[in-house]
Amino acid sequence: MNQFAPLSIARNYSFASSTVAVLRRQSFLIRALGRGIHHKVDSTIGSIMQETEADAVSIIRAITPTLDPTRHKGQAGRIAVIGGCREYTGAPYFAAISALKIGADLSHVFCTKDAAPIIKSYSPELIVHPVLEESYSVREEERKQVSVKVVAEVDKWMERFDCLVVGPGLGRDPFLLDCVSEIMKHARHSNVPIVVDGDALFLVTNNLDLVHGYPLAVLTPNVNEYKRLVQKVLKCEVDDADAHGQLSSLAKQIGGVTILRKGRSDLISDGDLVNSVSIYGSPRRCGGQGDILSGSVAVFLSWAHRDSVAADRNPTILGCIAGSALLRKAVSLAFETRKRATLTTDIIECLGRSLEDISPAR
Ligand SMILES: NC(=O)C1=CN([C@@H]2O[C@H](COP(=O)(O)OP(=O)(O)OC[C@H]3O[C@@H](n4cnc5c(N)ncnc54)[C@H](OP(=O)(O)O)[C@@H]3O)[C@@H](O)[C@H]2O)[C@@H](O)CC1
Ligand SMILES: Nc1ncnc2c1ncn2[C@@H]1O[C@H](COP(=O)(O)OP(=O)(O)OP(=O)(O)O)[C@@H](O)[C@H]1O
Ligand SMILES: [Mg+2]
Repeated sequence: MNQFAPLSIARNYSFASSTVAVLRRQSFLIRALGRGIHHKVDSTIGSIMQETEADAVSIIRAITPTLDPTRHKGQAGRIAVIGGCREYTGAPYFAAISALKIGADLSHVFCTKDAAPIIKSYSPELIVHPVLEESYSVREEERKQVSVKVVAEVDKWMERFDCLVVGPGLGRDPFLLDCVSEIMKHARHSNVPIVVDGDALFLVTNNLDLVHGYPLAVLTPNVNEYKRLVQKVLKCEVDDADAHGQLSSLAKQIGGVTILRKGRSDLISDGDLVNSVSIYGSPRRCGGQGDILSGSVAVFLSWAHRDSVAADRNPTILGCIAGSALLRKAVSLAFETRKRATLTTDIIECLGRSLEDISPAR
C-alpha cells in the first residue's frame, strides 16, 4: 500500500510567527486526539496491526520547505538540544549541528557549565547556554532555588522553539534529571514537540507521566533503551518475532506517543500503523549516529508541524520517517568514501548532499 497517497502539503507555504506556530501545534493536538485508528487484521498471526515500508523520498520532498527569499531567520526552524555534561560533549554537538546542516536556522544547546566552553569550541554556529547543574556543584539546601533558576533560564526561550531534543549526552545525575523533568513539563505545557533520546529515555522510562498521552513526543530508543522501555511498560522481554505488534502496543500503552525504534530497519509507530525505514546505511556502528538522528528528526518534525498535513496522517510520524531516511542515506554516502574509518563527523558532512539529492534547493 502506498502510505503517501493521501498526503498533500502546500510546499510554498509561508512560515508563521512563534505564536501562530503554537496555535498550529494546538490544533494538531486536537486533531490527533480525534483521529480514528485504522487497523487491518493480519490473518496469519491473528494480531491487529498494519506495517509498511514508508515512501520516505516522497515524504522528504513534501515536507522540506522551499528556500524562499522573503523568509527571515528562524522561520526554517529553531531547535534546542538539552544535553551535555562533564562526560559527554560530543552527543549534544552532533544533534545540534546536524539540525543546522539539514536546514534549521538556529540551534541552541542547554548544557552544564563544564560542558559549555567545550561545545562552544567545537562550533561558533551553536548558541550554547551553560545553565544546567549537576549534584556535585550544588549544596543540598540550595537545590530548590537552583532548580527554579535553571528551569526559568530555559523557559524564557521555550515559546520560540519549534522542537526540543532532550537527552543526548545528558548523563544521569539525579538533580540534573529532576531539573530536566521540569523543563519537559514546561515544553509540554507550551505544546513544543519533544524528541526524547539517550539519557532522557532513562529518565522517561522511570517517569512515564512525562510523556504519557503527549502526541508531540517522539521516543528514539536504541537496542538497550528499547529493552528497558519494553520491560518497564509491557512487563515482558523484547520479542523480535512480533516486533511490529510489540512496538505498536508499547506506543499505545504510553498514550499514543511516537516511538522510533532504531536498528537494522528503523521502526516507527504511534500505536496505529508501523512504518519501517530500511534504506541501506552502512555496517559501521560508530557512536553518535543516534545523536544525528535526533537532530534530524527534530528539524523534520518542526517542518511537518508547520502546515496542514493530510488530516489522516500524523505529522510526527512523517517527521520521523524523513529524519531516519535522511540520516541513513547520509551514512551510506559517508561510508562510500570513508569505509571503516567512517566517523560521526563524516556522516554530518554528508547530510547536506543527502538532502540535496532528494530535494534539491532552488
Ligand atoms: N561522543 C559522545 O559524546 C557520545 C555520547 N553518547 C551519550 O552516551 C550516553 C549513553 O548512551 P549509550 O548509547 O551509550 O547508552 P546505552 O547503549 O543505553 O548504554 C550502554 C551501557 O552503558 C550503561 N550506561 C550508559 N550511561 C550510563 C550512566 N550515565 N551511568 C551508568 N551506566 C550507564 C548502560 O547501562 P544500563 O542503563 O543498561 O544500566 C548500558 O549498559 C548518552 O548520553 C548518549 O547520548 C552517545 O550518544 C555516543 C556518542
Ligand atoms: N544493525 C543496524 N543496521 C543498520 N543500521 C543500523 C543498525 N543499528 C542502528 N542503525 C542505524 O543507526 C542509527 C543510530 O542507531 P543506534 O542504535 O546506533 O543509536 P544510538 O545507540 O542511540 O547511537 P548513539 O551512539 O548516537 O547514542 C539508526 O537510525 C539506525 O538507522
Ligand atoms: Mg543514543
